[in-house]
Amino acid sequence: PDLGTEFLERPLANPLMNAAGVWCTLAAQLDALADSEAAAIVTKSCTLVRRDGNPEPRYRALPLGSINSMGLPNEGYLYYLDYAAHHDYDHKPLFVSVSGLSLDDNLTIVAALRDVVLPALLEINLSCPNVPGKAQPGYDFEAMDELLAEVATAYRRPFGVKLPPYFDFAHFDTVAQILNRYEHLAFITCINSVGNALIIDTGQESAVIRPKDGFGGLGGDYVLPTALANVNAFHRRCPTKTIIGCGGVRTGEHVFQHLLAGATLVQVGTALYEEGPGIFQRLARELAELMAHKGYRRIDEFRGRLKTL
Ligand SMILES: CC(C)(C)CCc1c(C(=O)O)[nH]c(=O)[nH]c1=O
Repeated sequence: PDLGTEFLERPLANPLMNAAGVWCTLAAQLDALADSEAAAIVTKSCTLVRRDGNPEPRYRALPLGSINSMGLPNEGYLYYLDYAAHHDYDHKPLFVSVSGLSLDDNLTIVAALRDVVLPALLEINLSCPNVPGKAQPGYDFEAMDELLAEVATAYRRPFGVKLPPYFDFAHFDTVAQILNRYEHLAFITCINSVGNALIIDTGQESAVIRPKDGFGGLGGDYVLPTALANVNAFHRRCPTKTIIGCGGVRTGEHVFQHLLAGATLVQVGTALYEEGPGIFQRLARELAELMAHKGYRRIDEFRGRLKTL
């Protein structure tokens, strides 16, 4: 079978890439992804200035996934613009994820990315901090609309957003209605980690990560059904946008399910954190094996064709 696909009219060897935040904070990690079977790569969400992030332990692997409260540790946006300036775009696309600590920071970073005029793709992290005391822009629809209006005006080129998970049809409808109003908004990445879960170690009678009293974003097997629902919900509601699936991908079957639900590309987070960049070879092999078993030669024979009963 042929795992080839297309993203924003650009051919890609396969639909696989990393999720922002995983194996992509330092140049050496990004180089390892560039040298892997991943067909595209994205940077750790960046802020205006370098950040150490939260005190450890801030990530914990679990039997069914992971929990994290990293706190946006990153090298600052200029580091990633420099990486983007040296990246070989003929080899594979590079996305720059942006998570400014304020609307102004986001606009400064976005304007800088616009002005360096590189083929890098912008993924705005809508789980970025909002005004203290207010929900993340992903859950504050007025703030989301304002941020997107400012970014669209400043950037004037195709960009995308990373969405948190939604659990209510009214929210799917409202968010899709906002996103559909931005012509330059070309892709939607669903989902970010499922926010503020709490994992308890029964023996220690304790939380397992230090920041935020143990509250953190949930990833891995726990979140696959929610990720698939969000991919399909926005695939149905935003026919002119390209959907990137993220959440719960650990096997080729999970990649297949994200594609069936309507994803064009599929990002890998927790499983990449645990297995390393070699995972992309395994996922490509397992996807090809599943496609062969089902008699599919190309991804476009089944992508977005999830049946209902
Ligand atoms: C949660 C924030 C720190 C505000 C954004 C960065 C981020 C982090 C993080 O850096 O803690 N972890 C995630 O699972 N998703 C994210 O979007």
